[in-house]
Amino acid sequence: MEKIAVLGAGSWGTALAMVLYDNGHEVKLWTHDKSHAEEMNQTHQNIKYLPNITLPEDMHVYTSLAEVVKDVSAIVFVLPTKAIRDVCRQVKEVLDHKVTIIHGTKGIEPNTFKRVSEIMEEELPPELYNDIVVLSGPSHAEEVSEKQPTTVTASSKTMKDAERAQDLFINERFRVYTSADMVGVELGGSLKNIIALGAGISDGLGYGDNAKAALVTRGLAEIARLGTAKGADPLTFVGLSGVGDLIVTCTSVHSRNWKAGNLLAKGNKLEDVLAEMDMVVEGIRTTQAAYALAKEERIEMPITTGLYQILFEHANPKDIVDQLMTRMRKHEMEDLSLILSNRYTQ
Ligand SMILES: NC(=O)C1=CN([C@@H]2O[C@H](COP(=O)(O)OP(=O)(O)OC[C@H]3O[C@@H](n4cnc5c(N)ncnc54)[C@H](OP(=O)(O)O)[C@@H]3O)[C@@H](O)[C@H]2O)C=CC1
Ligand SMILES: O=C(CO)COP(=O)(O)O
Repeated sequence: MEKIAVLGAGSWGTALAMVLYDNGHEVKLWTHDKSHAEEMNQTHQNIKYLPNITLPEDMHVYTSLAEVVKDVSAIVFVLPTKAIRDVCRQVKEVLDHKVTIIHGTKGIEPNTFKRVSEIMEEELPPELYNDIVVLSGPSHAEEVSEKQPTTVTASSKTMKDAERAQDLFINERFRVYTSADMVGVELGGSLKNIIALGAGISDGLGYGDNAKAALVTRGLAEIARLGTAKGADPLTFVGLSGVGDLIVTCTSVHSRNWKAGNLLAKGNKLEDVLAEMDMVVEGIRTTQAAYALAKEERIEMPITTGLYQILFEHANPKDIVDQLMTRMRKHEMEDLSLILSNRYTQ
């Protein structure tokens, strides 16, 4: 049994805290919101983010980072990408010993194009952690918290730490695989949110299963194109953190990215959609990041480009579908040597 801090009391942080608790660990949950912590400590429920479950009475919710990281052997960051840099800086001020860092965040930072583990490496001094592990895969919090069968992948630069995260989280309802391809696992988990926004738009426009299957498959092609250019193993994208997460996020009623896309297709403005969701929709900022990164790397990402035009240039979603369907004719399978040479353009 270990003492573990989980930073972030949103839906995924709470669900992962429950997995660790069920595995016999002492779990300390942290939120920056005092009233949310008080409510959770009094009611033993996370009414705002995960109302379907009751939390154990001995799982305390903290608002002091110094208290929550005291004596822990691992810290699990489960925050929106935009909060990672700032919370790492705060952790650096109060952490006085070496821990295992694990994160469950899916996003890329706009402007820097950094993956979450890269942001962490920038902000946390190496003497404070053994390694950074990403946990990613098809895993909606609502189902994990109800102990429905779920599979994810743990990946780090050194397999030893991925295996340590596997040990901490694995149980008969939450199966954890390991992968040595951290770039692929982080990029797959982040970029699939763009395609999930697209799937929500497609459904919102009244298009059917054919269109959704096309989005998932061609979405996977462009995710792999950018991912391999950034050093990922192309095979990772046919795994849990690639096609697995694409399937779940593009088809599940639980997906915030799908919901946001669906509301956009029905004519709602982006700011109204985000206000209505009241939960993080990572795909929006990731679209911004991936669009700019693809331009810089000269990688063709037509779906991401279309999404960018809908989100940030007020393009009509129906026109974007026409744009995608009438692109220049091409072969389905791309020349892998061109992908690997990092310079695929039409
Ligand atoms: N939900 C899911 O099923 C899954 C989510 N993920 C990923 O996990 C990450 C977190 O998502 P999720 O838990 O769903 O998000 P939620 O929107 O449910 O919760 C986000 C939490 O982060 C807090 N937060 C927001 N901004 C800050 C900040 N600047 N400093 C400190 N805390 C902050 C929020 O607090 P407040 O209430 O004050 O806003 C809230 O407690 C995302 O990257 C997501 O893609 C991955 C797998 C599954
Ligand atoms: O990543 C997720 C499931 O694996 C959650 O996706 P959403 O953020 O779209 O809900």
